[in-house]
Amino acid sequence: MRVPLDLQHHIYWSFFCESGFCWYSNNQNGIFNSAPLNFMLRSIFNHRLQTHLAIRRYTKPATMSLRAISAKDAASLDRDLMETGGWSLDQLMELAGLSVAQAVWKLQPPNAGANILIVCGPGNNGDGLVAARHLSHFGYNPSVYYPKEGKNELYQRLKTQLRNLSIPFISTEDFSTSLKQSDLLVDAIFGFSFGGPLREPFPSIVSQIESATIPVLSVDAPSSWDIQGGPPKEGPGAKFMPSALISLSAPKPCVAFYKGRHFIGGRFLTKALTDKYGLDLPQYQGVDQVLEIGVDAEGKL
Ligand SMILES: NC(=O)C1=CN([C@@H]2O[C@H](COP(=O)(O)OP(=O)(O)OC[C@H]3O[C@@H](n4cnc5c(N)ncnc54)[C@H](O)[C@@H]3O)[C@@H](O)[C@H]2O)[C@H](O)CC1
Ligand SMILES: [K+]
Repeated sequence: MRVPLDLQHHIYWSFFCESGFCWYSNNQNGIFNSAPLNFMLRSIFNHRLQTHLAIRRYTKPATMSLRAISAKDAASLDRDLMETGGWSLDQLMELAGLSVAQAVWKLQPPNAGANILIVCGPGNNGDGLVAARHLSHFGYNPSVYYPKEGKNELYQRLKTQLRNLSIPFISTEDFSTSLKQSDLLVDAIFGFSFGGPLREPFPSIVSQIESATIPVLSVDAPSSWDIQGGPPKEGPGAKFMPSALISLSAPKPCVAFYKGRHFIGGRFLTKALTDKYGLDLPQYQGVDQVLEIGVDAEGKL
């Protein structure tokens, strides 16, 4: 019979603490010379404990398997949250943006490079605007490139908050220079509502990000990738592979084409919603709004 590792650990520990081993080693008049036994058992114990910990570390991502959610279901999930779940868009975006900022911290704390360039898109993938505010409070120097502004008044309020923190907005002329001077780029251009060929002004922006040498964290999906089908076959984005990706709520199917560090954020789903959409709730740790999970080239999470 194979004994589960956790149980083995427990058995070894019980052996030391309960079977008299401690008594042997402390007994001055003991029948046994406990030193060799002590050494032998300690070696076996340490070896098994190290193996046990190594296996736990190795298997950690695999135990956190999460299922992907289609673009249609992701939009429907957002509607559920807002129409029946009592959430406002501001609240969801706040937590999404906080997750993005925390992922940046996990990738690169400010002392490893504080100049963060955030490129925001016209939709709710403007979670980048919220992330910029948190990054400023976390001690980074964020700057924002926002080439096509969203119509929702919420974005104007977020812009006001950023201006009040003296966060610079980069002009199109300065984008390539700013890209070279930054330590990390956050790609918050498009999320799960992206579709079809890239329209202006984004082809040249995506091309520049694609060939950038700094690390890139993409929000929800690498911008220009089809949410289902992954990178475009040719043109801007065809070779885009960000070094990190943060999936919000749940990974999107295009993660099957992704290779790199992968985080999950957006800690606001209930069990009822995850059940409805056939998702798994990630086991976030403590107060974290983000969790790193594994991914391989086959999209196995
Ligand atoms: N529940 C959550 O996880 C939350 C996720 N959030 C984020 O919101 C986005 C989805 O937002 P949405 O506004 O629906 O869409 P996008 O940001 O993907 O962009 C739509 C925007 O893009 C334009 N567009 C679409 N295709 C193209 C194209 N081929 N060329 C140019 N422009 C294009 C379109 O016209 C729209 O203007 C999700 O991914 C998360 O990042 C929220 O924070 C809420 C919680
Ligand atoms: K993105």
